[in-house]
Amino acid sequence: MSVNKLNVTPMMRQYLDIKDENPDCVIFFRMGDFYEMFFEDAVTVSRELEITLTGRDCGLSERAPMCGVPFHAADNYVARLVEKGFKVAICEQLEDPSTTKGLVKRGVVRIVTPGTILEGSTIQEGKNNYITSLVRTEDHYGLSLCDVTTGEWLVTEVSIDQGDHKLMDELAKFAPVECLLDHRVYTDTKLPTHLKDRFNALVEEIPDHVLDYDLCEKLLLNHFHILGLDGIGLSNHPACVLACSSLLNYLKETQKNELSHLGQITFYNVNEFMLLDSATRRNLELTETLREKKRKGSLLHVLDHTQTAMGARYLRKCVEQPLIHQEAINARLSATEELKESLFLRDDIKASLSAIYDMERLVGRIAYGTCNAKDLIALKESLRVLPELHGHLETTTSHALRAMYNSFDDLSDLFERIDVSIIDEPPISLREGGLIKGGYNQEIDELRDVKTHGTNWLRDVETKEKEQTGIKNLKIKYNKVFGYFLEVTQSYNHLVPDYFIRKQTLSNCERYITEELKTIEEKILGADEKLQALEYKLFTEIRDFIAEHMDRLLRMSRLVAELDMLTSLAIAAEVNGYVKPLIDESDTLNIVGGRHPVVEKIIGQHQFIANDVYLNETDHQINLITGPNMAGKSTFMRQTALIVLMAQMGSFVPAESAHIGVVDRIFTRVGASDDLASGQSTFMVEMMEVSNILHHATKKSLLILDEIGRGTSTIDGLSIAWAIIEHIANHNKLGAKTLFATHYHELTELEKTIPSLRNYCVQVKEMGETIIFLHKIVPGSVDHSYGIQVAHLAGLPKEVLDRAHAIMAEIEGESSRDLRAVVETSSKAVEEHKLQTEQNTVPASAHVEASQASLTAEPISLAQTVSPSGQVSLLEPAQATPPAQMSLLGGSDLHVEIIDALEDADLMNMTPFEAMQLLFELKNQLNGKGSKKKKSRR
Ligand SMILES: Nc1ncnc2c1ncn2[C@@H]1O[C@H](COP(=O)(O)OP(=O)(O)OP(=O)(O)O)[C@@H](O)[C@H]1O
Repeated sequence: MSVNKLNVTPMMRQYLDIKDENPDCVIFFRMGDFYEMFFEDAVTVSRELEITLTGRDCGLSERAPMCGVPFHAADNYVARLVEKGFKVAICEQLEDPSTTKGLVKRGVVRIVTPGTILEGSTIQEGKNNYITSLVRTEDHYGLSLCDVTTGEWLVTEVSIDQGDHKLMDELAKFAPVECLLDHRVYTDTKLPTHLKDRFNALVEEIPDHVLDYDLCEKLLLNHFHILGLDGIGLSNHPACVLACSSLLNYLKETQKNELSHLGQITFYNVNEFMLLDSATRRNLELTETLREKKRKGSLLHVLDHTQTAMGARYLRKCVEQPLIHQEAINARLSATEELKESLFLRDDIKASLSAIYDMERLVGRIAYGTCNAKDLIALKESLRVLPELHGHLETTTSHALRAMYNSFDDLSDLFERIDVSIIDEPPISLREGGLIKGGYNQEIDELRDVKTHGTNWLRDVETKEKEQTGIKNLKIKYNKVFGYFLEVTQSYNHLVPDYFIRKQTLSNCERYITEELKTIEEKILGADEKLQALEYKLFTEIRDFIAEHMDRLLRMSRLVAELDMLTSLAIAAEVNGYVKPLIDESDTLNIVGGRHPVVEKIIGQHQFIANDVYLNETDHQINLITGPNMAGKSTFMRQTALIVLMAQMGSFVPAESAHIGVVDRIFTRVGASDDLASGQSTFMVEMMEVSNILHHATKKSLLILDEIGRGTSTIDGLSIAWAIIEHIANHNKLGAKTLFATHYHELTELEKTIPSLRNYCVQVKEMGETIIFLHKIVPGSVDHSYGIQVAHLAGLPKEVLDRAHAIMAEIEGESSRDLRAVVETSSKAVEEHKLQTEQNTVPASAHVEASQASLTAEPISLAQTVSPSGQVSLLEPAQATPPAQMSLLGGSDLHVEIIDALEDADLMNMTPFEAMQLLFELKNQLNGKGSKKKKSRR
């Protein structure tokens, strides 16, 4: 609706002017106790937030569409709009309407965007909320990131030569919610689409005039009160100056605030951390699961035993940014070890940490001036714990913990200041008063005294004056014009003393005041108002005093976060049975008894089959892994990457031992993913990822390549996989340590020609048509993928499976696979099993030559399929494990034991009773009862 401003009411013109200045924002226009939205904004907001759309006379023939929300509940509405991708401008009344004649002055006090919102559901406790600015100069990208809720402000630069991939990898680390891009990046690259698709980020273009270098430099110098860029370490980084300044400019414009808590920029070098490309982060499920995007099921979830929100955020950063310097990694590992070994120290620290609130975000609110008295009390309670925490660190010996002890600042002066001034349970609203402790300020005490004792004082004065003057009917009275006064009837006028000051003469009496009464009156009248104003003033003084110590507070918040992160790693190591890895600069990767940290939690540690891996640059550079589908190849490769990553973030690892030569990058190419949005097929994405790997991997990298080439024809795929292996092999070029899983069994021949390649396979036990997944990686190769058996477990229709077997038999010329016979015998076995359960006896025909992989219509449990010679059911049909869990059962040592027992048993020569006894014993073992023979896993 286009509106002619000339014809509208003055207030509506004011609204339209503000809207013109902020065309991309929804305007929350303050009117009394409501924020109102008008015209298109009203229509949008009523639709998005499902609130009633009404109208308001605006001077035009049509009423202006209008909707509104109460101001005290506005935060929630604002947060919901921001979550939906809107920017909201908060427009306040800048004058008191009760004392203003005419139109009240209004102005935008803050613009709330995804990257600048301070409260609401988008702000997650354990996650930073980053806004980023990205600019491009001739040779570098400058990338600046800020979390305004915590005051963290980072900057780095990425050389243009390193390519856009590197930039994307860096962005993936932080998953920004709002991105400011300079003109070139905004219009000439795919980055805006990528940022929207990948992170659901709000993407905006930085106006060109903001990027004038001189202005940028000046803005930073002014903000930091410094004379040269040396002061913030940016003198030789023009791209960083532009990125930081454009970000600061945007924050100043939107926040209209001092931003004093953004008091420090941290420059970091992208090459100081392990490089993880975005595909690898997703594939390894570092912070969320691949499919459901849930935190549960990720590495972070397993490691997170933090007590504070700051610690949780710090831990996430460590998972996102593993280290690559041996000394730094070992420093963290030693601290983790000390906390793991000393149960009392760990428990004491944990108990203290649990009493600490999110100091970083409290400090952010204090700096913004949006905190209330409860926030100050939360801060005080956190500060109360610091000396105790300091004490716990006193006896520590590891370098990192000692450094914390030595640089500890228990901030007792700040604690004292809040403790003496603010009551322990203050009201939420500052305007209510009642925040300041008694004894802190004399005037406040007197005002409160007045409120409680005012009437008594008046009575005392009245009594005193009566006695002194002898005027028996003297009274103290009150009216709005004169306030408090002494009233004396005409008959006593002759007794009125000199210090009585006449105010009014009435027909039968005179009214007076005295100096004393005036003083009391001043105190009594407006005591409430004065009290509230004074309390508010004192509160802001205390808040500002705390804000002046922002640097100290933020430094201690980060120390607490780091301590919490280390304690969390120690707890994770203890509860999950992790060991300390040996980290050095060697070319070795030697993991003994490695486990997948997440899968073992899901299926139970005793069910998980541990595996070894050995890689080096010379004779074990590439491990080529073959094995059936569902055997555990991907799990094994992922666990290797995760163990390396955990070690380099300073965590203990799920293994019996681990020797890790520092890895500079981990690349994974696992599973199928496509990028249909940008018009790329699954195979195209796969090849692009591989291309990135081959271009950027180094000798010190770890490559996890799962089924390269499967997205195209067999011959093309095989040829590509072959060539890639040759390229990676160190005698040829790259030399990166590599785990390469494949179903192309032809590739195992490469062991003969590539000296650094070794064949490994995942063990399965094959019993007739039955396969048992043992999940054990051993030297050697297999030439069979058992795909059809896995398809059967997945419940493919019988006709399809029959046909697949027939085709395979035809291709392989294997007429021996008589499918029908298999089906018939297995069906017969199932029937007999039912019978035998009913009769509670085992007929001799239980020893039929039936295949386990009975292609019955219902998929069957592995636990049912353990006889070498025939199908012997150990579980009641109702207890049978659903297909999805079969592999979990399949590989445990218990099952191997059972299979061995059955293989050893001479079933054919047993009496039915003996067979029955054996079966029951095995059944009990499977159910976890009477498993006397059960051994520990390793
Ligand atoms: N070491 C292990 N111990 C116990 N269970 C395991 C182990 N490894 C894998 N599994 C189980 O087997 C399932 C299949 O594993 P995985 O996906 O790694 O197989 P795969 O060989 O990569 O299969 P495909 O070739 O079909 O991709 C996993 O979901 C897991 O539950």
